Amino acid sequence: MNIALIAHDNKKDMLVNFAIAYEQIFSRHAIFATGTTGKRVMESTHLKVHRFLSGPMGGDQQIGAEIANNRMDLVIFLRDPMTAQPHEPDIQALIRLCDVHLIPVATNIASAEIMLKALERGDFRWRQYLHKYESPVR
Ligand SMILES: O=C(CO)COP(=O)(O)O
Repeated sequence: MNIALIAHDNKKDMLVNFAIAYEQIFSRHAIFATGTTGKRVMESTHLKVHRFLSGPMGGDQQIGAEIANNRMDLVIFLRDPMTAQPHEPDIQALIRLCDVHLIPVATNIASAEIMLKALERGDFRWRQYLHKYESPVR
């Protein structure tokens, strides 16, 4: 599965700790991230992370494009609900695209943990059927 990891600054430590705690599960999947989040995860784990641009520089939009092209199976986006972000429209657009394309998205650590356990249990297997029938234009 392709998993996107994104965290706002106040949530980055939490996401890094989450990545450390569940490194064994993450290591069996392809990991993508916005720039700074990906850097932090790579510094603290052995995970190989495909990094996009930093969120405010367009990274959220790049991940949104992956979602629109059915190339993301799970999005873990630890948002900071207490701090205004300069790229708020990009954040809303990313989450909206998850809803448009029925991509499971966790926006806090409690739901992220449930999602990962579901992934481990095989609850995301339905995503493979979508990959099977997707358009060859990629
Ligand atoms: O701003 C972000 C998501 O909206 C995250 O971007 P960074 O991982 O580059 O800090």
